[in-house]
Amino acid sequence: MFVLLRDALTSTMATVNVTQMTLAVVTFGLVVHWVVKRNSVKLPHGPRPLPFFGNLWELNGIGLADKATEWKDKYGPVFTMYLGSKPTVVINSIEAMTEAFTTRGDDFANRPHSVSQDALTDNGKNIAFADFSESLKFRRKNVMQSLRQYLTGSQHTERVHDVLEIAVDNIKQEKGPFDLETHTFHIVCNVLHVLCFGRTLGIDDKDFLKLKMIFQSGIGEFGNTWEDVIPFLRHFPTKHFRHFLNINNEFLAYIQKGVHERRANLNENDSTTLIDDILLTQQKLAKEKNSTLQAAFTDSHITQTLSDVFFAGIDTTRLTLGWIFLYLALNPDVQKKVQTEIDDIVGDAVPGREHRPGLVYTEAVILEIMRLFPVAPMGLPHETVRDTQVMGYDIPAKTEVMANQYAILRDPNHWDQPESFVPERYLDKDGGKLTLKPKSWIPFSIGQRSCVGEFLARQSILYITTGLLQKLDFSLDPNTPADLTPQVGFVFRACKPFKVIAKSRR
Ligand code: HEM
Repeated sequence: MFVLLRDALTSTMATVNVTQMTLAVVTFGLVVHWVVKRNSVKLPHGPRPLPFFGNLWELNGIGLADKATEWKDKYGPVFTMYLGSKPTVVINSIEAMTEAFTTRGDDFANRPHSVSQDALTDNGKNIAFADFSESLKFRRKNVMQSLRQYLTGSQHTERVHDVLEIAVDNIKQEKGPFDLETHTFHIVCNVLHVLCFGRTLGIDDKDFLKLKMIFQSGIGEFGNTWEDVIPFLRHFPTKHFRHFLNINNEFLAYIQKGVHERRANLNENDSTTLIDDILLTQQKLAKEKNSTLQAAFTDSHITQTLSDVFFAGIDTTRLTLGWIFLYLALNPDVQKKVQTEIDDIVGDAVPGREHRPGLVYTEAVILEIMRLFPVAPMGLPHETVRDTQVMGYDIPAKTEVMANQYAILRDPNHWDQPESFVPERYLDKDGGKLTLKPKSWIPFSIGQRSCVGEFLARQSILYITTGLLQKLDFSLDPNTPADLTPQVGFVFRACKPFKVIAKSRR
């Protein structure tokens, strides 16, 4: 009996020892490999990373942009951080950002890939995660031209007005303090929906409820799945990953149905939606027998591009509106001044393009809130296409690069009183005209991968803000005090949830 027990124990210890030894050797090997690899490339200096975890552990409870800004103060305008085992070069000054994204724009214009991104975008057939190529340039240019055409016509203002009429009615039905977010989500979703599909959705409409479920499912967090950390797992997808794919497929099917309907009634002389415009381009390329560009404009490219409009447009715009209305509710004097301008310039009319030159203070307030509270403070990651340089540092091909827009928007070398709210900085001496936007005002980034929707977003935000403040006064719920401390986030820098009381003005 004792002999048996002793043998069993010895054999268990032997197994443990072999397992422990193997683990120790493998771990040691991986650490050596990591250290050799890290030292073989001379990247800009930065915080010392741990093997595998990099500097992630230092983010504990701090947003990425806030931490990167602390590191910038220590390591200068260009440094390297490790989000896991991969290095990311962080650019923190407008000089470095201009050199990288504009002067050497083509060198810095790729996107890093991840398993979930590739799966959700049919291997980069969208815009936001596609690699830089002639075909991407064509698709970007095409969407930007269509948006500009749409925004310079009267359709956009009329449609935003329809959307706002529904929203103001819904808000007026709120009894007591409420979360404005429900309404801003509905407004933004509707502005994009009517732009793409040509119809608005009521707050109880089943299509709106479906879109709400899709966008509130957390799908925006993709890029953080186990499959992204261990790519091999994509052959044995986790439940979480399959859930993302199902939700995404549901959304793509929704878009495809809309595209199908618009295609059935397409009229060359009467393009009223973004889908019409994109389909007409596809038809034109087929007529011209331009096979290269046709290959870049397949039905899957079209579906993915429209999906981008929603994914890139909804959260960014609604979170920006969140900061604007929180700031105005916290600062009733600023709100009053904006409303006085709206009353003088717009009166009871529908806010439109003709009013824009007069809404200078309103626009300056929006620019300043977007400077102080950028919702995408680190933009989207870029990847170098080839070996290149920034500010004299060598950056090898395939290095991930991020611009710390938050730090640039508060850089004391370029902004007088960078931490203060000073909308007057965008106005001329008499306060009657907007001056040229400062070079360091970059919440939409710059260069080859800058935001495709900047004009759409800026115009929509101005009309939505004006339309709501024309009809309603917003004050904070005294029982749930709020302040300007942001939520901790990796991609977005959003304000904390808050409740408002809305009073009818007219
Ligand atoms: C306040 C609202 C918005 C903000 C602050 C914002 C900001 C940004 C930023 C920082 C980027 C990354 C740029 C880079 O990588 O250098 C981006 C990319 C993009 N945005 Fe926006 N955005 C907004 C609204 C919109 C809207 C409404 C659309 C809809 C058309 C849109 C479409 C896109 C697309 C398609 C890209 C990817 C561009 C590319 O990879 O080439 N965005 N945006």
